Amino acid sequence: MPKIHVAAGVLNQTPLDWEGNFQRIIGAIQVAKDAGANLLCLPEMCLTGYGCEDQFFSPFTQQKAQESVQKLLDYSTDLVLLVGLPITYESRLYNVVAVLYQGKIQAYIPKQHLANEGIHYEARWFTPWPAGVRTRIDNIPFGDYRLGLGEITFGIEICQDAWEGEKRPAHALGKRGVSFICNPTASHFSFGKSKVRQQLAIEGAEIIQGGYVFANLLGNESGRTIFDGDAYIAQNGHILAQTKRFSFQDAQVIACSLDVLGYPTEADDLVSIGELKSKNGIIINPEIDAWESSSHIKEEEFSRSIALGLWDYLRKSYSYGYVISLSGGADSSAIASLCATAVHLAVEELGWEAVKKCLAYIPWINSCANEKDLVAQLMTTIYQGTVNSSADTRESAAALAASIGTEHHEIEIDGLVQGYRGLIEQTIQRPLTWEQDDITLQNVQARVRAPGVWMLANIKNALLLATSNRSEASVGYATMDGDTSGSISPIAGIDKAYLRTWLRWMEKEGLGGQWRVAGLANVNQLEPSAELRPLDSKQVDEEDLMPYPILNSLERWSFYEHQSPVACLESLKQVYGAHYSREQLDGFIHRFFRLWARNQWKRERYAPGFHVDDYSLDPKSWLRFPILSAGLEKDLPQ
Ligand SMILES: Nc1ncnc2c1ncn2[C@@H]1O[C@H](COP(=O)(O)OP(=O)(O)OC[C@H]2O[C@@H]([n+]3cccc(C(=O)O)c3)[C@H](O)[C@@H]2O)[C@@H](O)[C@H]1O
Ligand SMILES: Nc1ncnc2c1ncn2[C@@H]1O[C@H](COP(=O)(O)OP(=O)(O)OP(=O)(O)O)[C@@H](O)[C@H]1O
Ligand SMILES: NC(=O)CC[C@H](N)C(=O)O
Repeated sequence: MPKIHVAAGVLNQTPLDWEGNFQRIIGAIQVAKDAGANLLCLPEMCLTGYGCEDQFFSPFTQQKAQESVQKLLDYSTDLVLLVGLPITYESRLYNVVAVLYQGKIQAYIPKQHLANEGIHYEARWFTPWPAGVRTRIDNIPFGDYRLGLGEITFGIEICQDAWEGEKRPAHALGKRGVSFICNPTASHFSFGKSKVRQQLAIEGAEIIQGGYVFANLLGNESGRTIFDGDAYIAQNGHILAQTKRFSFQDAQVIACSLDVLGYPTEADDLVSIGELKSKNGIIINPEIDAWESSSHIKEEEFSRSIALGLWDYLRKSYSYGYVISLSGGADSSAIASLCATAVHLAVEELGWEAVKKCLAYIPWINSCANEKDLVAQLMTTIYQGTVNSSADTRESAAALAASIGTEHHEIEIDGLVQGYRGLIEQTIQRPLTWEQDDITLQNVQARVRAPGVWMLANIKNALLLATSNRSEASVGYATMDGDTSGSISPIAGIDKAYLRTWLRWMEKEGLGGQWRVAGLANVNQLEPSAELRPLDSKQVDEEDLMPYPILNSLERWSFYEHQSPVACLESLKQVYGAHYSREQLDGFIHRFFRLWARNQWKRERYAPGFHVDDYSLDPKSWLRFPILSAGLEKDLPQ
C-alpha cells in the first residue's frame, strides 16, 4: 500500500497582512519539513486572510496574493503546499486553493459551495465553481481536478464544500478515485462546533475509503469572528492527529502517515504533479488537553474563545490595554475576568519572554517583570458611584479588582449628574422628578459615566470594553452613548442567564479546574440591577424586564427558530406555564416584542461583538431586522 506523510497547519492570520501572513506560512512550512512531511494543507484564504470583506473586490488584493504565491514556490520543491487565495477567471472571482509543488503552481482548485449563512457572506464576493468543470488559466489547470503524486491521488474540498451532505465533492471524488482529501477551512467557532468538524473529516475519509486532512484558521482573525484553530488528520473512522484548540501561538502543525489506496496515474481529470519523495516522517500529534473532555465544555470553550479573541484584538489593534467601567455587577465583572484570563493563558502557553515580544509595540512593556505586573498595567477598572449605587456593588468591584490585580479607581459622579440636571431644569424651567422623568434621570447617570472612562482609554491608548450582553441587546436595556460606550463588546454574543452560570463556575471551578477568579464571590451574590433609580426603589433588571431565562427563550424561539409570536406564546405556556400565570406570560411576551421591535436602532449601534453562540443579534454579521416596523407585538393574540 502506498504511504504518504501529510501535515496540516493552523494559522492565526490577519486580513491584508501580506508579510505577516507569509511569515507565519513559512513558519508552518519549516515545522512540516522538519517532520518529513510530503504535503502541507493550510487554511482557506490563508494568503490574504479570510475576512478581507470588500477588499476581495480589489484587483490589488489578488495581485498581492499572487506575489506571495510566487515567493512560496521556492519552499515547494519537495513539499506539496496548499494555500488559499482569491482568483478572477472570466470576470468572476473564485475562492481558490493553489497547489504548489516542485517550484511550480501545479493547479488551482476553486470552491464549489459558498458559505452564505449566518455570519458568512461569501456570495457577495465569490462565484461557486460548477462540479465537473475544468479549464486552464495561463496554462495552469483550474477547476474540479484531482491531483496525482504517482499512484497516490488526492482531491480538495474547501470548507463549506464538506458541509453539503450528499452534495459534498467527496462523493464524486470517491467515485473518481482519491487516496485522500485535503480541506483548507475557515470555520468559525461556536459552542460544540469542533465536534461537527471532526465528524466531517471522519465521514469524508469514509466516503472515499481513504484519508482526510483538515486545517482551520486560528484566533480572532478580523475582529468579530474567532476560529478554534483545529486541524485533523482522519482515516478509518478515527482521528489520527489533531491540534490543541484556542492556541495563543501564531501557528500549529500536526503530521502523520497515511497508508492509502493507489489509482491509475492517467485520466482527464487528473493533474500529475510529480513523484512522491519517500521520507522518514515524524508524527506530530500533541496530547489533547484534559479540558476538552470536561463536563463543563461550554464554560471552557466560552472562556478560551473570548480570552483568545481579546488577546488577538489587543495586539492586532496595537492597543496598550483594556479599560472597563466596573460596576461590580455580572457583565462588567465577567469582562474583567475574561481579560485577566487572556493574559494568564497567553503567559501560560507562550512563556513570559514570548508574551513581551508579542506586545513589544507597548512602550512600557519592558518595565513589567511578570504576569502580575502586566495585568496591573494592561487593565484599568473604575467604579463610578452615584447616590443610587449600593455599598454591595462598590465592594464587589473593589474585591474583584484586587483579586485580579487591576489598576482600580473609584470616583463619584453625582456632581456631574446634578450639574446636568440643574442646567436642563433651568433651561426648561421646571424640576425633573422621578414620577415624571424616570428614564431621563436614569439615563443621565449612565451617560455621565461615559466621558471619564473614555478619557482613561485615551490616556492609556487602551480599548474601552463595552459590557452589553445579548439579552440586553434584545430589549434595548441599555443607555445609548452611556453604558453602550466602547470599541468592542466582548460578551454581546451571549445571554445573561448563561453568563450568570459561567460566573459561578469561574469563581468555584474555573479553567481546567485550576484557573479560577476567587474575587467573583461578591459578584455572584448580587441580583442584577442597573442601580439607576433611588436605592429605596430596589430596582432589579428582571422586574424591569422579565426573568432572564424567559427572555432568552423568547429570543431564541422567535429569531433563531423563526417561530411566530403566537407559537412563542404557546411554547412559553408549555415551558413556564407551571410557574407563571397566563397574565404574567402575556405581559412578558408583549413586553418582549414591543421592546425588541423598538430597539433595532440600538442593535445597529452596538460596538462589534464576538460570535460565540450559534446565533447573535449583530445586524452586520447575523440577524437583520427593520429599524422601523409595526413590531410583532400586534401579531399576538390580544
Ligand atoms: N426607532 C428608533 N430609532 C431611533 N431612535 C429611537 C427609536 N425609537 C426610540 N428612539 C429614541 O431612543 C431614545 C431612547 O433611548 P435611550 O436614551 O438609550 O433610553 P431608553 O431605551 O428609553 O431607556 C434605557 C433603558 O435601559 C435601562 N438601562 C440603562 C442603563 C443601564 C442599564 C443597566 O442594566 O445597567 C439599564 C434603563 O433602565 C431604561 O429602561 C429616545 O430619544 C428615542 O427618541
Ligand atoms: N457604579 C458603576 N461604576 C462603574 N460602572 C458602572 C456602574 N454602574 C454601571 N456601570 C457600567 O454600566 C454597565 C451597565 O450596567 P449593567 O447593570 O447592565 O451591568 P453590570 O452592572 O455589569 O451587571 P448587572 O446588570 O448584572 O448588575 C456596567 O457593566 C458598567 O460598565
Ligand atoms: N468558510 C466556510 O466555508 C465556512 C462554512 C461552514 N459552514 C462553517 O460555518 O463553518
